[in-house]
Amino acid sequence: MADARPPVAGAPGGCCTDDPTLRGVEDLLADVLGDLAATVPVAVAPSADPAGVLGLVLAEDVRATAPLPGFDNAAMDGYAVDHRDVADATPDAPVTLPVVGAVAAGSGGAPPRVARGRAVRIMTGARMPPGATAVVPWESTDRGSARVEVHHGVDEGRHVRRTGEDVACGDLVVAAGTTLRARHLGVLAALDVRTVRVHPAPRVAVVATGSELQPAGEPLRPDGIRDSGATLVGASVVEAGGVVVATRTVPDDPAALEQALAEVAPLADLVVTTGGVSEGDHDVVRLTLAGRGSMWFGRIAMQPGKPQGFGRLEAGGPLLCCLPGNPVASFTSFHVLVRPALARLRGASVAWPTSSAVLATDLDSPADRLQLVRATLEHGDDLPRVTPGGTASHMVGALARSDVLVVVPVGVTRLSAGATVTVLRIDPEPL
Ligand SMILES: Nc1nc2c(c(=O)[nH]1)N[C@H]1C(S)=C(S)[C@@H](COP(=O)(O)OP(=O)(O)OC[C@H]3O[C@@H](n4cnc5c(N)ncnc54)[C@H](O)[C@@H]3O)O[C@H]1N2
Ligand code: MOO
Repeated sequence: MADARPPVAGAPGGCCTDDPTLRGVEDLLADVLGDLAATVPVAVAPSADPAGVLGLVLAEDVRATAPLPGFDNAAMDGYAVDHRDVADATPDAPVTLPVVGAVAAGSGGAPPRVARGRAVRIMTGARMPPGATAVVPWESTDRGSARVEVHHGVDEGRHVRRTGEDVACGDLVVAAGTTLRARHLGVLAALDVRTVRVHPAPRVAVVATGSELQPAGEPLRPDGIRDSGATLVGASVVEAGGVVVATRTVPDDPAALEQALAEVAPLADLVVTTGGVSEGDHDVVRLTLAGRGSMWFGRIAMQPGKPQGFGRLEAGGPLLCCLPGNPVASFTSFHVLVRPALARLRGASVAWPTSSAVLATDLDSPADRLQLVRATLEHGDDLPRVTPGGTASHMVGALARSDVLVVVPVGVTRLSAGATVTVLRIDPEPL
């Protein structure tokens, strides 16, 4: 299994905070991933349902049961010949051969034999006639019908695609652990692989909490807001390769939360809640779930995303990831903690997708927390240039204008313009 450590581990300043009340991000992530295993493989039909298979992780090696190409065939439109007959052909001294037949891709029947001194018209993809050792392309001939004048010789095997030169019988064509993309489905289709075993997409339920949250379209109360958190998290789940099986928005009411969890838990491998995990009088998730099962609630050394809760209400039940309510905090928490969990369930690498960039401006950071700074990215001379925004965790507008999160390790309080930094990619890898 790939490395589960966040990329900041071992960075200057380390991954641990001096504040004993703040838990290290790495420590919590290790616990989140602790007992998670990939979803139980199922058989799927890649050719029948390519859209449903794309992005899933293969659970078994697929080996070729036939060669590719399946038979020797022409790589060019032209004439199938015995190369020895045209060895001396030049534009000044062409070789003329009678054309004894024609063969095209899929034209059926046995291709006419190419005896010494004869040629057969052949189209790209057509089966090589017996006796032919090479193809002379149109461009090297007068394109004759009954007879052809060949102006250039060809070596043995020229413009012939050999049986098995791409894939030999028994070759490993797609390895277990591969995320299936179009290029993989292509070779599976070429080999007529009817079914493969994959890890099904993890099923995720999203439960947003907050008495202030109002559904789309409903007239807003003076202190009401729209539920952007459930959408942000639900869409992030899909981008991370999960499937959202249920979405609920509940008020800060323990009974409502209990009911929602009871409804969605049987449907899901993982439940993400938002809100209600910090210190407030109505922080319903923490107040209702703390102390139950293996649930842990506390504060981690991360900004945004300090208050968190993780665990299971009962053994065998779904993992609960209880993220803070501020939408940007739930989004960054998702990327740092939940996306790796989904990756583990998918059978994929849990490593954070990071790259390097050069800071366009100075950046300050608190010493005691890993900071994830919204930022925009543009082309640079060598590495991309990254311009940090801020970390205020209510700013969904600023989040929408951001491309990446700059990762500032614990212990680093200032990074100067021009410094090379790690950025966490928040958009999915293109499929
Ligand atoms: N005394 C303290 N107060 C707070 C602390 C703290 O350590 N001590 N931590 C702050 C931090 S940091 C965060 S983050 C928030 C997280 O609090 P909760 O998880 O309890 O979230 P709520 O209080 O429910 O909501 C916070 C904020 O986010 C808005 N919100 C919530 N859900 C949604 C949603 N689905 N869509 C849009 N907006 C949402 C909510 O209206 C609040 O404004 O706590 C700080 N407080
Ligand atoms: O950690 Mo909170 O997420 O700063 O706003």
